[in-house]
Amino acid sequence: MQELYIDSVNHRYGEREVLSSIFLNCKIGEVVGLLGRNGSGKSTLLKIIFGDIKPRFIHLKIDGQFTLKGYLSKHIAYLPQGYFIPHYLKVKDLVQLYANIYREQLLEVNVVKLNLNEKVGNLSGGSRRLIEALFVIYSDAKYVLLDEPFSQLAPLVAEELKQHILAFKAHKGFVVTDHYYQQILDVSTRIVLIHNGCNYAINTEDDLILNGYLPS
Ligand SMILES: Nc1ncnc2c1ncn2[C@@H]1O[C@H](COP(=O)(O)OP(=O)(O)OP(=O)(O)O)[C@@H](O)[C@H]1O
Repeated sequence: MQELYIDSVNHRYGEREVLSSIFLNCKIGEVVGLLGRNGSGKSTLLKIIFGDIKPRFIHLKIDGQFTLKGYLSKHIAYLPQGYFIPHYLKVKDLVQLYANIYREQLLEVNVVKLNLNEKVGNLSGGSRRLIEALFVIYSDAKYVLLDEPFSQLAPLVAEELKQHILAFKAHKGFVVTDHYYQQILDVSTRIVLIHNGCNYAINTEDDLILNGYLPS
């Protein structure tokens, strides 16, 4: 079974329980959109899956194999909320570093092709964000976690990013969270809402109102 599977996630920061009993799964071919109010624990959940945060409890399986930290499996790539690539690295060096199976395809993407000799820190905020997202998407990993990939992107660039995600959908599973929820609704095959530490399946936009994510 080609699946990222997380069950019974429980996490506290000090006395505060942020995630109480989360279940999430993502198969190859799926784009799971993760929505939730500010502070509901979306970033925490992605960090737990990748292995940046050790929760009180997690049951994590990747393709049926039990693991404690996602990154150890080498099947998970993760775009954190902030910049994560050191500003002094050049785009061409990053292509060597991140891309292997999909290197040729990545070199054909305009923002990469046109900036090969640039340092990442010299790119505009939006181009830097797009390039970081692309390195994660075009990595060898089967499962891709994207935390707010659309923030800082102009509408046309956000559209381009969605096309990259959709182009890889047949080969990978995505978990994507963002407050540009329309982008998430557009690109996702299904939506999960994190609310009060638990997960809820969302079937219609009305469910987002009923669960207090969108105003009525
Ligand atoms: N290192 C930390 N120590 C203590 N509390 C933290 C820490 N990191 C996050 N929190 C708290 O945990 C809660 C969940 O944070 P998290 O960043 O996961 O939420 P989020 O859903 O991603 O929010 P947003 O949509 O605003 O980015 C918040 O109340 C936050 O203040």
